[in-house]
Amino acid sequence: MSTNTPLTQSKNPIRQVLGPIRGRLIIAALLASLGTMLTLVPLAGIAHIANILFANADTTKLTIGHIETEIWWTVIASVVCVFVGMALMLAGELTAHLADNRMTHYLRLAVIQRLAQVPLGWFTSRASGEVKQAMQDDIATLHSLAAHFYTAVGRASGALLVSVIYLFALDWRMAIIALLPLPGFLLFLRRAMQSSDVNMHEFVTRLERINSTTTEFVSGIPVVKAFGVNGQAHSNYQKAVDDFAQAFDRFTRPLVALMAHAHAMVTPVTVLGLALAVGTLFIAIGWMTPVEILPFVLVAPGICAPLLLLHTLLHDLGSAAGAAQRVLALLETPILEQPNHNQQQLPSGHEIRFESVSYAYSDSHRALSNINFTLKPGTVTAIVGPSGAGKSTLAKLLLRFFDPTQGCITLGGVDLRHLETSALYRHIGFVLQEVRLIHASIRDNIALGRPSASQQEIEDAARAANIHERILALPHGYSSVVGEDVQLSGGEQQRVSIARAILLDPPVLVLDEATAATDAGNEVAIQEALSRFTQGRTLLVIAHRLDTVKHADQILVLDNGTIIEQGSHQHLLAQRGLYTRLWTLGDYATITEPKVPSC
Ligand SMILES: Nc1ncnc2c1ncn2[C@@H]1O[C@H](COP(=O)(O)OP(=O)(O)OP(=O)(O)O)[C@@H](O)[C@H]1O
Repeated sequence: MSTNTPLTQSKNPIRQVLGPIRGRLIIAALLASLGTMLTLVPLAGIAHIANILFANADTTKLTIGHIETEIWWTVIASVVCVFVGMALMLAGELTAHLADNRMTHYLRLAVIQRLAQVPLGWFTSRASGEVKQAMQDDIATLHSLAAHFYTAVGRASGALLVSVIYLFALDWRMAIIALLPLPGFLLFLRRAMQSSDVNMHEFVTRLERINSTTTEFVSGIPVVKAFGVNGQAHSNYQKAVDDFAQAFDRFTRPLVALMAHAHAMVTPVTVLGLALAVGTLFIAIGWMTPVEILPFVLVAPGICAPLLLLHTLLHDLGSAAGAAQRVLALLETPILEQPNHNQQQLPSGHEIRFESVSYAYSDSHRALSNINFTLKPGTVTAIVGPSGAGKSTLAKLLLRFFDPTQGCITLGGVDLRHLETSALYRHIGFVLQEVRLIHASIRDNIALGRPSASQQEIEDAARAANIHERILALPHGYSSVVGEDVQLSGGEQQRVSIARAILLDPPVLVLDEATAATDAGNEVAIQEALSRFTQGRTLLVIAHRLDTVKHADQILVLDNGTIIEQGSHQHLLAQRGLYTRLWTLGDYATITEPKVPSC
């Protein structure tokens, strides 16, 4: 199965996911079914031997020698059937597991391939939760479905089918009696399903609520501990737990009662008792002999196990459908438009232009409207504005975390949509507020964008980012694994991410509140590193502190998604608009030197 193979266009999510391996699964189910039928042959064998011994004892049809021979042949046939049956069941399980392995391998690769093409802006914390759920939990659920469901259905239906055929072949009247509990079982099962359907919605809603409040509660524990009070998160959690307990009670009470009745109908004691009672009656009225009753006593009670198994499997099918739905949703995540070979263009120069750019996260709310500006090569542009004005969104558009809803952004005259992502990141580097280091050595983390970099180049980048000495002091130096050998502070992580950007040596750099996660010492180290690195590059800085950018070539003042003022620091102060108000509010008058020397 190639990862490029499209999944079949079917509305049923399970069918869609299992489509490519359905043939194999059906073969597995048939093998399991046939195998199970054969393993039940010894029961018929026992009944047959009893029949030979007792039914023929009063007749002279068979000699002792014949009886012995027939018993031996019955034993041999039973043993052979058991072994062949087990071999077939094993082959069925193997086929199902190999098919499952193929499917999960395909799904994992397909999800990763898809995620490699989705916009970076999609990777929010909600999305990473979804990926974890789909990649681990849901694929594990689908594994159970593919590897076990079909063979289990095969085993259950094989056992049922062979038992029913065998019993009817022996005596249709006794067969009907032995199967009488079945309609009762189905009736109670149906009522149980109906009752669970009625309460399912409430149950699931309360379960989801408890999950979300648990996250809220756990993340709020430090606050609760620090202030010694039980806050809103605690009472929300308490309420969610109480509500869930009530919903659980309402959901399970009728279900448990009805399922207990359903199980009681087909439990071996019920079926055996019924077969014995009616069998005794049949013997008394001369319809059957005790030996003829024996197969019913041996086989009929065994019908309950496959029935209960089938019921459990049908229940599992519900959660598998949800899992398949989520995996498919992930595989259908919208991807970032990539230029085809003919569309690819090479930028001439590094000038960046925002032309009538608008962006909306949702239909109801526009984060940016009609943004126009130019980043001239080698200049510093700062974006300032109140919280929520759209500063980060603007920077993310330049990095193609997502594409503008309207308008376009060009680099060297080429629309970013016509540039290959790798080409884009060769031209534009970024150091964002939220630093992501991977679980790998510091060396690999720095060389993430350029794995071919030499040790000398990596060290030079680390030196320029003021993190080289700190790395050397680690037990394994550059080989120290992040999160395992070393826990880096926020500021240190930021310097590693600066080293990463330095190694790529991009002509354009986007900085988003690069010093937000640091203490004073780290801040100085970061500012020094940045000032060296940003010399001569085109810089787009997003800053909350206006004093860090007052020497910028141009400052864009964003408010409510639009640029309302634009110009140099002095020019904007003279306008006495929002910038002046923000400057006054920041009380920067006493600070004379900028924090980012390059600005
Ligand atoms: N992933 C998202 N989904 C939906 N809306 C978002 C998302 N990210 C930001 N927004 C909204 O878009 C608007 C602009 O947000 P943005 O983060 O760009 O502002 P900002 O100026 O960088 O704010 P801050 O200075 O507080 O970081 C806000 O109204 C915000 O609520």
